[in-house]
Formats: sequence, structure tokens, C-alpha cells
Amino acid sequence: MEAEKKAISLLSKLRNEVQTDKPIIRLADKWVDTDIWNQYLEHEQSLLDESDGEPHWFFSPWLFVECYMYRRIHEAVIQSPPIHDFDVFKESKDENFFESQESIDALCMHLEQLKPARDLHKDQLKDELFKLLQISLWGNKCDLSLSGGKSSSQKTDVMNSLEGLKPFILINDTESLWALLSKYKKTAKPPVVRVDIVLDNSGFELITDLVLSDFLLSSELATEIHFHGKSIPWFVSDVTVRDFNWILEHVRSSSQKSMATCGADWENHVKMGRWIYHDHIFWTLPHPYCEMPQVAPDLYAELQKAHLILFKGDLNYRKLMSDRKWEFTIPFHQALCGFHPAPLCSIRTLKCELQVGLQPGEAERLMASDPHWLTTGKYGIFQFDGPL
Ligand SMILES: O=P(O)(O)OC[C@@]1(O)O[C@H](CO)[C@@H](O)[C@@H]1O
Ligand SMILES: [Mn+2]
Repeated sequence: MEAEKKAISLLSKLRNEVQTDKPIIRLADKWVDTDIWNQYLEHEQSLLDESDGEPHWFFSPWLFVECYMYRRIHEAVIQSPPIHDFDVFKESKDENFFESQESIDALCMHLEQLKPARDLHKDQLKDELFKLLQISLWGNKCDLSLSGGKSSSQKTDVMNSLEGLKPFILINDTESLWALLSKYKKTAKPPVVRVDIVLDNSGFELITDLVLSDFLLSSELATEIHFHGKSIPWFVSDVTVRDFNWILEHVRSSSQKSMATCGADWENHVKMGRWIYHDHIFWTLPHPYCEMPQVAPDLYAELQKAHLILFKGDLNYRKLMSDRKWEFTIPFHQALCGFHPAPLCSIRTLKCELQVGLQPGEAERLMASDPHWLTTGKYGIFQFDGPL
């Protein structure tokens, strides 16, 4: 109880700082990333004129203060032993999984029916890949940060909604993904085809990513999937290693037959080293991804081993684009500012005022028909960059 009181008082202090636009203060804990964070705060300070004083909550870059807020929540918890590894968002993440049971079961059943997927005819293989990619895209609607932690589970039949949702895909580079992966399958070269997925949210979205990953293996479009998750609770619903293992265990022990079969297969993928989970502190730092080679060269080198990297979700898009106010028509390649570890694809629903690579006039047309098109998660993209 003492520890809880301490954590709550630190969180109240944080809330007061946010509400009253106090200066952004240095982190006081001693965690693996504390020094990097404090250096970043100094960097933010150095960008201001002397007359501006210190960086404050209301007038600092959104990406930076939003990441900083989640890092401060982590600080409040780690400074309160013995509850230092308590995940304040765990309950809502798990709830999202339980509330989506029917949709999860339907997806697992679909996946099982596709097996053995390596024998599917080329056209059917492509068709199924595109379906599962779209399911993974719309799964990104289920984040808990945009809804302020309120329930955002999947209750409708996502598989039968795909056709109706197609007009809301603003950029669809899935043909490039097919071209890349089917070329490897056809030539059987290289013998190892590695796809990395930079995960976003736990619950239903993670299930859609796992279903896609299972299909990539069973169809032999890939031979290894590497997942990248967060090392601390992040943006309410983002996946940590605990969520990842918890979901696998719950799918495996489900009373629904298809789910249980998928769960057993998935645990086996992990055991056999076909599915590999990584975490790295870089994913919970405020830096844009173009700074990865300097800030986290080991992670950059790891990503360079991939044949394709899928970046799930809106926050990853913001970091890929350095969260700048780009023109809507600027090419994706250019807005990546030199971040090209391997061919990559952003799969996200739009939840922030940032989108590049549109046709001239497209943003204006969207704005006229739906003034909130950028922020509601109604629209989605598959945006690819890289040589084929
Ligand atoms: O990355 P995700 O899960 O798709 O979205 C996270 C998110 O909802 O959090 C922020 C609002 O708090 C927005 O930038 C962003 O849209
Ligand atoms: Mn998220």
C-alpha cells in the first residue's frame, strides 16, 4: 500500500505538471535510458532562444512531450518498489483481447482453413495475402491511446467488411509487397527470407499481425518473422514481451478449437526459432527513426538483415516521418530522411495530422468531404519504400 501511495503521488505530480504547463524536467530515475532521455531534454532546450526559458508542456513538439509523458509514467512506477514492474495499462490491454474473442476465433478459423498454404495457387495466395494484410491494417483501429484508454475492441466481422473498406485505403502499395515476396518464393533464393514487424498494439491488432505472420510462414513467402516490441508500457496499448507471451498463452488455452490450434502452432514457431521477439529501448525514446543509425546502431544493423520491414501503426509513421509538417504530396522516400535499412512498408490507419505521398489535390478533396479524415482512424495506407 505504501508503494501504491508513492506511485499515485508521483502520478498526481505529473498530472499537475501537465495541466499547469510546467517546465519539462529531467528524469530522476536510474534506468537504462535515463541518460539518453536527459541528453534529449538538453537538446530540446538548446533549440530554444534564451528569452523562451525552458521547454514547457504546451509549447514543445507533440511527439517529444507525448513520449516523455509515457516515460514519466514509467518513472513513477519504477521508483515505487515492490510494484516497480507493474504495468498500469495491462488491464485495458487484456480487456481488449477478451472483448474481441469472436473476431479472433473467426480469424483463427480462416487461417486454419488455408493450410497447407504453400500449395495454394498463385492467384489465391496473393488474394489471401492481401486479405490478411488488410485485416492487419484495420486491426490498427483498435488502439487505446486515441480513445484515452476506453474500450476499442473488434466486435464486427472484419473479414466480411474488407470489400466495403477498400475505398478508405488511400495508398495501396500491397502489389510491391507481393512482387518482393513472391520473387523470393519463386526463386527459392535466398534460402532465408526474413520479415520484421515493428509491432504496435496488443489485443486484437496483435492477433491480426500474428495471423499474417503465420500465413507468411505457412505459404513459404517468408521463413522467419522477427517481432519488435516495447520494453516499457507505452501509448496505453503497445505490445510488451509480457503481452506477447500472455496472448500466445491465452490463444493456446482457449476453449475454441481453432484458437487453440493456432495458439499451439504459434508457440511452436517461437520454440523452433521461426518467430523471434526482440525489444530495444530505442522504440521508447523520442527520436525520429532517421536518427537510429546514430542513437541505436545495433538496432539499425539488426533491421538491415530483414528482407522486408512492416511498421505497424500511427506512432511508427510519425517517427518514420520525423513528425514534421510535410506537404501532402512529398514522396515517402524523401520524408524518410535517409532511413532505409531495408525495403519497408508502413501499415497504419490515419490518426494524426500527417500524411505524405498523396496525389496533387487528393488531400483537398478529402478535406472537403471529411474534415477529420486525418485523425479518426477511418482511412488507412500501405506505403512502401525500397527497391523491389
Ligand atoms: O500508434 P497507434 O497505436 O496507431 O496510435 C497511437 C495514437 O493514437 O496515439 C497518439 C494519440 O495519443 C496518436 O498520435 C496516435 O494516433
Ligand atoms: Mn499504439
